[in-house]
Amino acid sequence: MLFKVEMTVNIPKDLPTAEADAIKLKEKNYSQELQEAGIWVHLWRVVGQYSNVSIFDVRDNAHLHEVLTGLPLYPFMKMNVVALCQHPSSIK
Ligand SMILES: O=C(O)CC1=CCC(=O)O1
Repeated sequence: MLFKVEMTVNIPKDLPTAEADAIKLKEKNYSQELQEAGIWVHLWRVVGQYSNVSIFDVRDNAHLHEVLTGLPLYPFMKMNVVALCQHPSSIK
């Protein structure tokens, strides 16, 4: 199942920089493992914002929930999730 997820990150200003950097590194490693596994299919930066638009290919809603709540930056994110299906005019 495919989902579009927009994630907006808001790290509190009083979080020490070293702590924030450590969480961002964990986030990078976590996302790259999921990309290598073919679960995190697209990851795009939204220009001018600390946001991304991502496409996930997961088994079901529960799997997406597990993936998203496992994000190290999850406590600092707002998310918007949209379920996708095949467009009738798509040639793929
Ligand atoms: O920077 C972001 O948009 C949050 C994020 C998702 C995967 C990653 O490495 O950072």
